[in-house]
Amino acid sequence: MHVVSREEMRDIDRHTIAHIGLGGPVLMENAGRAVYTAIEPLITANEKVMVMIGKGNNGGDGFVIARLLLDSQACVDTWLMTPPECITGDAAYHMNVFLACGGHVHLVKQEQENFASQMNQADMIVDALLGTGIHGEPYPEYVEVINQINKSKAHVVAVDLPSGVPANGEMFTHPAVFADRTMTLACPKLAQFVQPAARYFGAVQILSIGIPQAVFRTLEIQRELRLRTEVIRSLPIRDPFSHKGSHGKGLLIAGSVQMPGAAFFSAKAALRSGIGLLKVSVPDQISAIIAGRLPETMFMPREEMNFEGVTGVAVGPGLGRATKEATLVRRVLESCGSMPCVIDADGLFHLKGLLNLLPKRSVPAVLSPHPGEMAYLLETSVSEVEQHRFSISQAFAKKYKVYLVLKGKYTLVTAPDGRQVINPTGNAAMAKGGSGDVLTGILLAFLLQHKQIMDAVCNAVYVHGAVADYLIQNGHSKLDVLATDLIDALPPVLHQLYNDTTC
Ligand SMILES: NC(=O)C1=CN([C@@H]2O[C@H](COP(=O)(O)OP(=O)(O)OC[C@H]3O[C@@H](n4cnc5c(N)ncnc54)[C@H](OP(=O)(O)O)[C@@H]3O)[C@@H](O)[C@H]2O)[C@H](O)CC1
Ligand SMILES: [K+]
Repeated sequence: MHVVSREEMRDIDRHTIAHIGLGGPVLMENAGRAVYTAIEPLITANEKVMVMIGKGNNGGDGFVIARLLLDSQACVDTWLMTPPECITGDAAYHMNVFLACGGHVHLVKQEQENFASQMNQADMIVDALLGTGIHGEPYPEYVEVINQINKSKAHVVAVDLPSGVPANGEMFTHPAVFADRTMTLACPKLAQFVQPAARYFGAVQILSIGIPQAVFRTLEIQRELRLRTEVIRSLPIRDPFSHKGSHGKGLLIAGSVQMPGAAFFSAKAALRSGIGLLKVSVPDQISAIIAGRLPETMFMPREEMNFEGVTGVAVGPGLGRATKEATLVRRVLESCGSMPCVIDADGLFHLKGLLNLLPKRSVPAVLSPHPGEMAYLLETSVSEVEQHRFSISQAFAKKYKVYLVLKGKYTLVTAPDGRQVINPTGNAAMAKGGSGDVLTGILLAFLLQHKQIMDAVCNAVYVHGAVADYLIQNGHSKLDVLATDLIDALPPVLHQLYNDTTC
C-alpha cells in the first residue's frame, strides 16, 4: 500500500482523471460512498449526525456522504462554511446532486446559535472541512468551528485528514480537529506517521476510491506501508534438505562488562529467528555469564576476533564507547564489505568517524538508529530528525548507500535507492532498554535467510513490532514487557506467520 505526500496524491488524482478517464465526480462519489459505507454501521436509530462541509473537494466528499445518509433516513444536518455559490468544480457538482435529492444546507455564519446547540446534541460529526488542500493555518472562521468540534462530545469522523492537519506532516501549532476516526481516502498520507500530526487521526481506516493500480505503476510512488501479506509472501521457506550451514553463520560483536545483557538479547533473538550458527564475541569477563545462558552459541574471545567462516555480522549492542571498540567497527566495515552487516547502538556511535567507509561496501550495511542516534550521526537535533524523518532518511541512505532503519512509532526503512517502507506493527511497550538489541538479533538472522535485503530488513522490523503487539493482546500491559518477553514471544508470532504462509 502506497503512502503519499500531498503533491503525489494530487498527481495520482490528476493522472486518473486525465489519462485513465475516471472523472473527478466519479472519484468523489467513490470517496463519499466509501466513507458512508464505513460509518453507516456506527450510527444507531435516531442518532444525530452533523456533516461539516468546507469550500473545497473535501467538502465535496461531505455532500456525497450527506446525500447517502439522507437516503438511508439518518437524522442528518449539513453545515456549510461558505455560501453555496462559492462552491465550485466537482464539489459544486455533488452539492447540486445533494440539493436535487431534497438535501438542505445550513450556513454556519448565518445560524450561529442553532449551530452551537446542534453541536451540543450531535452524536456524530463528519468532518469534511479541509483535506489535502489546506495551506497554512485554518482561516479564523474555520478555527472557531474546529474548536467547537473538539469541545463536542460527539464521535468525530474525519474525511481523508482531520481538518487543519497538513498532509505532509509539517510542524504546526494551530488548532486542528482531534478525530476519533479518520477515513483516509485512496492512500495514507505522510501526516499519519509524523508527529505532531499523527496524534490527531484517532483510529485510521484506509478506503479505496477506485484509483486503478496502473496509475501507481506509472507514477512509481517509492513509499509503502508494509502489509502482513507482504511479510507472509516473503518469509524464507526452509529447504527440507538444508543443514545448519544453510541458514547463515553469524558473528555478533556485542556486550561489555557494563552491558552484558545487550549481547544476550541480540544473540537469543537471532537464535529464535532462525540463524543456523551464531558466534558471539564478548569481553572475556562476561563470556561465562553469557555462555551459561546461551549454550546454543559459540564464543570468540574479543582479542582473537576474526571473520573466518562467517557469512554475516552484527556489531554494536552494549559494545561500549571506548576507542578500542571503534577499531572493531572499522574492522567490520573494511573486512566484511561483501557480507550482510548490521550496525546498531554503540556501533553507530563509533560509526560517526567512519561514515566514508560505508559507500565502499559491495553489500550495503544495515544501520538501525533511534532518532537520538540519527541526530548524533547527522549533528542535528532529535526534533529535526522527527520532523523530517522521510527526507532525512532518504538523503542519508542514498548518500552512504545503506539500508537505514529509523526507529520510532512507525519505524521507517529506507533502501540505498531511496525506496521507503513504513512499519505498522509495535507499540509503546517497546520503549524500554533492550528492545533495540532484540531487533539487531532478528535483523542479523533474517539477513542471512532472505534473498532480498529489503525483505529481510522490513520483515525483521515487522516481526519485532508484532511480538510486542502479541504480548499486549496476550496478558501483558504496555508497562511490563521486557526484552526477554519480546524474545519469548517470537515463537508464537513466527508460528502464526508461517501458518498463514502455508494456507
Ligand atoms: N485524493 C483523491 O483522489 C480525491 C480526493 N478528494 C478529496 O479532495 C480533497 C482535496 O481537495 P482540495 O479541494 O484540493 O482541498 P480541500 O478541500 O482540502 O481544501 C481546499 C479548499 O480550502 C480552502 N483553504 C485552503 N487553505 C485554507 C485554510 N488554511 N483555511 C481554510 N480554508 C482553506 C481553499 O480555498 P482558498 O480560496 O482559500 O484557496 C480551497 O477551496 C481530499 O482531501 C479529498 O477529501 C476528492 O473526493 C476526489 C478524489
Ligand atoms: K477533513
